[in-house]
Amino acid sequence: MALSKETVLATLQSVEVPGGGTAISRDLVRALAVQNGVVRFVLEGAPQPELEAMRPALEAAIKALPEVTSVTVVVPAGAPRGLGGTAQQSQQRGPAIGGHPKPQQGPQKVPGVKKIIAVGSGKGGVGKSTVASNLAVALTRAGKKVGLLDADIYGPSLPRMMGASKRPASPDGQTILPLQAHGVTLMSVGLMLKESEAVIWRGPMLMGAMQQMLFQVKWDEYGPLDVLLIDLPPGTGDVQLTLCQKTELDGAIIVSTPQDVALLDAKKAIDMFQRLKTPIHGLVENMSSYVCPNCGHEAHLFGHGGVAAEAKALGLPFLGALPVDLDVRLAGDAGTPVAAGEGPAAEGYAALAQGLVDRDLI
Ligand SMILES: Nc1ncnc2c1ncn2[C@@H]1O[C@H](COP(=O)(O)OP(=O)(O)OP(=O)(O)O)[C@@H](O)[C@H]1O
Repeated sequence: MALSKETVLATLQSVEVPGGGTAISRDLVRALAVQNGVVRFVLEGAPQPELEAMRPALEAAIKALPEVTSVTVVVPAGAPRGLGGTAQQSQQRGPAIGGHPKPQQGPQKVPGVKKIIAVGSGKGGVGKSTVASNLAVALTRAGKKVGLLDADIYGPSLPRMMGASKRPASPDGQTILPLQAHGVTLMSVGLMLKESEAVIWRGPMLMGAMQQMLFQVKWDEYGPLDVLLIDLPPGTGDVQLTLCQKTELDGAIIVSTPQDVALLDAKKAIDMFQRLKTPIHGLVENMSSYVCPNCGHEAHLFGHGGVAAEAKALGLPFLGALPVDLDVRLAGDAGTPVAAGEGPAAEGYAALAQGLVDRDLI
């Protein structure tokens, strides 16, 4: 007889696990898949060490079934390690990120933060994190108190771009103290993980992590913030939805390159924000043009003017065009955003920041 899910569940139910009960009675088994003798499932819902401790016995019990050819049990990286432990344990390990979201009544203000602005894009790789980090630095130089939250949970790049790598401290095992880099108050899930460690989280874990980064981080650690910029992951998924549902978001800035394929996705991001009733503060065209440093010839690698035209068509403000510039890439890789220095690229970001200040958006 072919192996069934029911047989696997009954076998898991027969194994007592460390901490008491079974993985089934404690509702720790997710995404069970059984096909042609191959069994896969995720263990989630308890502190990670506890899940790791029960994994071998569960694997052995399933392997012992006659029809089984292979078993894969995944314990997601960064499962709620510290959250289930004592404050002292969490203090020793540092705060942990990830876990199921806590019930919350409606969108809330983030304590110590005047305004929250999301920086989004539809497509990946268009320079959203580059714009977010440089805008944060430019706004700081314009005299504003700025926070920067890296919500790109699957590909956090702000620690590197902002030159920050210290693991945030947690004096009580709950509150997370943000870092400060180039005058910007900074928090990223990347600061809680090893640089090459992958985040293997499904929706609820992401949403829990977002909630923690918004409300467990002491955003006013270095003084109350005029604005918290949130660098979103590309697309229109769980993180964006959580953000719009859990916080009072003041607005969104959309970054796109001028090419059609990026604009198409940018329109989807705009549609999402509009449907979630988040005002769009404007569109930024990144990688707008390239001026050869040797001969001065200007080329439009990804087209030109597409974002301004799209903004006009949608009746939204166009905030500015930023060129492709080697210095921007080098500065980001080196951990000092180009906006922290001098020159045309820094001036471009200063103008972008001033435009937002002048329109009273920050
Ligand atoms: N104007 C620019 N000139 C030169 N390089 C740029 C520019 N904007 C971004 N880059 C480079 O392009 C790469 C992608 O940028 P970035 O990580 O900011 O994009 P993203 O949209 O945030 O990507 P992801 O989808 O991974 O979140 C980086 O190496 C960055 O340094």
